[in-house]
Formats: sequence, structure tokens, C-alpha cells
Amino acid sequence: MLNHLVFGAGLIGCYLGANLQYNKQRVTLICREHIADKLSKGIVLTDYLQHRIAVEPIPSLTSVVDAMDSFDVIWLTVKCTAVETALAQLRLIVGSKTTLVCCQNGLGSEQLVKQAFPDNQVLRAMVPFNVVELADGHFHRGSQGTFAIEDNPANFNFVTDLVSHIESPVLEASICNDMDSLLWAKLQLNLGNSINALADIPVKAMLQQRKYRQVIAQMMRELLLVTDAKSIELPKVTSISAHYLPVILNLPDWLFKIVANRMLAIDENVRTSMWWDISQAKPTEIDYLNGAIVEQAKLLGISTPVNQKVIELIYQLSNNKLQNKRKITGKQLYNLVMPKI
Ligand SMILES: NC(=O)C1=CN([C@@H]2O[C@H](COP(=O)(O)OP(=O)(O)OC[C@H]3O[C@@H](n4cnc5c(N)ncnc54)[C@H](OP(=O)(O)O)[C@@H]3O)[C@@H](O)[C@H]2O)C=CC1
Ligand SMILES: CC(C)(CO)C(=O)C(=O)O
Repeated sequence: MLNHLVFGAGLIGCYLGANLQYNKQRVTLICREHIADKLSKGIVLTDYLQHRIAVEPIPSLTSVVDAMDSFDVIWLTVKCTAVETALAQLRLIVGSKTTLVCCQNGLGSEQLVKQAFPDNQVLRAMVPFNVVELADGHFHRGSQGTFAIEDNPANFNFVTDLVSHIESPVLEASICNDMDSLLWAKLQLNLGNSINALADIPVKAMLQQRKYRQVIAQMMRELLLVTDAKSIELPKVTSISAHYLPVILNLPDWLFKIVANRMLAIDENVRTSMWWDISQAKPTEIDYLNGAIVEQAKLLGISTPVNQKVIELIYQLSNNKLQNKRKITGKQLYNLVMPKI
């Protein structure tokens, strides 16, 4: 049994923490007080396939200052934008043998962790599915995908153990030996995040409208120019391969419904993490998502106009400068960001 700390237990952290507890690991959560209050009766996890597990209350603290233990594994589940601030607390508890698992979306936030702890094992993890909180302490996974932890060939058995500590009836998990490619592939899916925040409707309703899909498809094409130039082969994260995704998204609504029925097999209530950020007036992860594409593209001399325009819109939305444009329609968005031919 290992001693695990989940630092920044929100949607993903509570989901992972409950799976660790289910597997009889020692777990402590670092979370905000209002979250700790909601977990006092334990945690229930369900998924879109009607699986369910329930665990007893997990010890929760609001700061590591109160943690007496040293930890074998720290699962860092804050947003990318909170990683830097988290480091100050992590410095108090990371021991020489502690492994850190960075569970952020996007690219690059783990660099801060690696710089802060150059002698520790720092692994990245990829969360492919959506989690929402349906009631206090009840977290629901609304979409498909296998949680992946980065391999470390020098420590393969340890990573295999981590996988077995986290997988459960509501969480498939695996080891990934090419995390760079997997995170780019996940980033491709996260290009829906900004559009979901701008559209202000559930993901399923957004995907049913071609104009939104066309904008997402164009951002994906820009991403694919970058990954092709870098010779990165993107693994499949959904049932559709990376280069085929923009083609499918571009289809007329009636045909999309038939061809992409598995893509639409998501709960009606799913919204992306960026929608939650905007709704709760929190900073978004846009710089680590679309921003990372623009940054890499610049280095390669590739232009990414649609990603750039969408970034501007998200900044305007965050700064309340979009006024009547919250709930932007597909047509409005298309006209604003797509290149005029
Ligand atoms: N939600 C989802 O469905 C998915 C999310 N992801 C990714 O997973 C990562 C985590 O996302 P998610 O779980 O949604 O985020 P949440 O905002 O739900 O959870 C993060 C939690 O950490 C808390 N936190 C931040 N800093 C500290 C601190 N110093 N001490 C204690 N608590 C702290 C936050 O509180 P506060 O907000 O008050 O700062 C928040 O409650 C992100 O990178 C996201 O993109 C990936 C796939 C799906
Ligand atoms: C699972 C997905 C792609 C969409 O919910 C996500 O990663 C997010 O919301 O950030």
C-alpha cells in the first residue's frame, strides 16, 4: 500500500482520489474547505455506462501544513493556471522519493513541476473523459476514454502499480509510452473547450450544430499542420483518427449524426472544463491549450489565425468584454473567426 496525496481535489482530483481509496490505498485530499464539507459523507462515483462505486470519507485537509506524513505519490490535479502557486506548498511535503503525477490538460504546465523538483520522478497523466458533480460528493464521468499514466522505463513496475491502484469499475487506466503524442492528441479534443465556453451550451448540443463544428475543425487543421511538421503521429483518443476528425466535423448535420453517433454518445449535461472556468469567473487554461499550438506554430512559421482569434475571444469573455456575445451562436462565431475566402 502506498501513501497518496491528491493535491487540488476538484472534479478530477475527487474522482481519482475515490478510485485510490476504492483500491485500499492510503489517500489524503488537499482541497478547498467548501469541497471538504461536501465530501463528509464519502464519495460516490458513477459513469455513463451505469457503473457505480462508493467509498468512505477520505481524510481532507485545506493545506499541506497540516499533513504529518510524507507521501509516496502526489497526484497534482489543480488547473494549469494554479500549478505555479501549488509549488510553494508542494515544496513543504515533496520528499526525495516522492513521485509527482501531473494530471493537467494542455501542454507545458508540468515543466514548472520538473524545474521545481529536478531530482524527483515527475510523470504526466492524461484524463480523456469528462467529470461533473451531480450532487454533493457524487462525481459522474460523462464520456469514454482510458486514463493514461506516462511510462518510465527505468521504473516500469512502479508505474504498473500506479495503474493498478487507480483502475476500477468506473476507471480504465493504462501506461503510455509516448505521452507527448498522446497529449497532442488530447489537445486536439480540447479545441472544443473554448467553443463550448463561448457557445454556453452543453457539448452535445454544440456538436449538433455544424457552424460550431466547422470552427473546431479549422482549429484542428491548424494543430495538425503543427504536429505533421513536428512528425508527431497522433494516437487515437476517440473512435475517429486524428486526421479524419476535422473531415467528420465538417459534414452536414444530417450526415454527421449518422457517421459520428459514437462521438455524440455523451451525457446531455456534459460541459467542458473551460465552460466551468468562465462560469465561475476563474482564469481559463487557454494559454496551455490553443496558446500552446500558436506558440509552437510560430516557431515553425505556420499560421494559426483561427486559434489566435478564438484565444482573443476567450480573453474578452474572461474580462467581461463580450457583453451580449456570451452564448455566441454558431453563425456569429463562424463569421467572426473563420477566414473569408
Ligand atoms: N473537469 C473535467 O471534466 C476534466 C478536466 N481535465 C483537466 O484536469 C485538470 C483539473 O481540472 P478539474 O478537476 O476540472 O479542476 P477543478 O477546478 O474542478 O479542481 C481543481 C481544484 O483545485 C483547487 N486548488 C487549486 N489550488 C489549490 C491549492 N493551492 N490548495 C487547495 N486547493 C487548490 C481548486 O480550487 P479553486 O478553484 O478555488 O482555486 C479546485 O477546487 C485541468 O487541467 C483540466 O483541464 C481533463 C479532463 C476532463
Ligand atoms: C473531456 C474533455 C475533452 C471535455 O469535457 C476535457 O478535457 C475538458 O473538459 O477539459
